[in-house]
Amino acid sequence: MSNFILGRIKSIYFALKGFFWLIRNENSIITQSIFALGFTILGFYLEINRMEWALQILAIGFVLAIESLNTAVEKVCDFIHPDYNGKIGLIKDISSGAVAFAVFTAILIACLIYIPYLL
Ligand SMILES: Nc1ncnc2c1ncn2[C@@H]1O[C@H](COP(=O)(O)OP(=O)(O)OP(=O)(O)O)[C@@H](O)[C@H]1O
Repeated sequence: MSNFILGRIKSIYFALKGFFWLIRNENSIITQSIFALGFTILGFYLEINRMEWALQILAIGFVLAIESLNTAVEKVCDFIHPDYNGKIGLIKDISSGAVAFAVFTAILIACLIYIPYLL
């Protein structure tokens, strides 16, 4: 049982290690985090409601999580095949496509939340 708890604590430590690495080193995560901060300030300024906060937090987390997985895919690609390769290029494009899905979703959510406040 104590091994189980120790294993879980170690997993949390490794996850936090990855979390802080992404925030310190990955430009796409830093950029998305700046957008997230901007929308958080806008949310407080326009006093969006509880449900709108929930949707906004979900959209921000969704984009950052998919962006993080995209970074992991890019790192694996660069590790297993550092040279130019058509298949690696397609894998990276598909992984970036996943980010695009998440970002389009977040843009739609932002429109649904903020357009009524602007009108
Ligand atoms: N080894 C490769 N072989 C073929 N095409 C590649 C290769 N590396 C990158 N590409 C092409 O360049 C695009 C950008 O790849 P890259 O790894 O630079 O990602 P990025 O989105 O610019 O990420 P970051 O800014 O985080 O480095 C890929 O989507 C792919 O089309």
